[in-house]
Amino acid sequence: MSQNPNSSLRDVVLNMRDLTKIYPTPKGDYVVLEDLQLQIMKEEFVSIIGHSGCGKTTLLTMIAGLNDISGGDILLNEFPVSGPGPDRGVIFQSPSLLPWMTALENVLLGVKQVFPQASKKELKDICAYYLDKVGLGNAMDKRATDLSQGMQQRVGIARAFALRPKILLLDEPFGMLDSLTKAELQDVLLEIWDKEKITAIQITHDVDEAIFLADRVIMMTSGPRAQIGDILDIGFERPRARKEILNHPDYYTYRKHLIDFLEH
Ligand SMILES: Nc1ncnc2c1ncn2[C@@H]1O[C@H](COP(=O)(O)OP(=O)(O)OP(=O)(O)O)[C@@H](O)[C@H]1O
Repeated sequence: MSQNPNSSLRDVVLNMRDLTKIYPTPKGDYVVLEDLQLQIMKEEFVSIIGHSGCGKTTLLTMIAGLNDISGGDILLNEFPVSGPGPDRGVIFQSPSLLPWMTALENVLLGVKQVFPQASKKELKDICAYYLDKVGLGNAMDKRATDLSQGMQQRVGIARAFALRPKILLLDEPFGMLDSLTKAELQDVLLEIWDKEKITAIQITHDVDEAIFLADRVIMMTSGPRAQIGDILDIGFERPRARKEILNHPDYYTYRKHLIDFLEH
């Protein structure tokens, strides 16, 4: 197991210490995570992989402050996470847009709350900038119901970025998209992540996506009582070009490492 070699303790933005999550169920307590230790560095991109049901979403929602912590703690810049905040943006697999509102109005909704002092024009400019970035420059005024699934997910990404979070939490954001849209949005995500210098934590079931996006791939053991099983450093330079990475000899070493972990 390794931490990013270029990082020092000073750079830790999220520190999970003995993190435990227990869900009460009719059959008794279910211990999903037990004494999990993980540090995430500032401006890092990490992917989290693990078998279905091991507790990836549970971990992400606890970082988001949307799910209570049963034991241990999560320090965010050295302060314990006790609830949600604008410093953390979340992108889920399905963006849950308000169907009667336009793409722009959906993005504006959250931005207004985070920047109450900004003028109407400033708010609109922020939203339009990110909608343009995700390729919806000409579709901002379409109602959410008139957008394809891929376009709705683009709105979800624009909405999360427009809130200007320091940490972006992504729960399989491209899981339901076709492979072309997926590749395009991965590129958009990397571009904005790089430009905004934020920290990104992404859950994925897709080994290739994890390798393409991440600085480190965090592998979770199967539950119950899941923990971090292994961490793989991905050494590709940035910016990353998909073709070059696919042709890189290390690519297959990384891929084998992850698949071996998942198969055992
Ligand atoms: N509110 C809840 N009450 C009881 N059990 C829960 C609750 N939420 C999740 N679980 C259980 O906790 C375990 C972890 O769920 P979680 O959604 O975090 O896993 P996951 O790794 O994200 O799964 P997937 O990859 O399928 O999305 C599962 O067994 C799930 O059934």
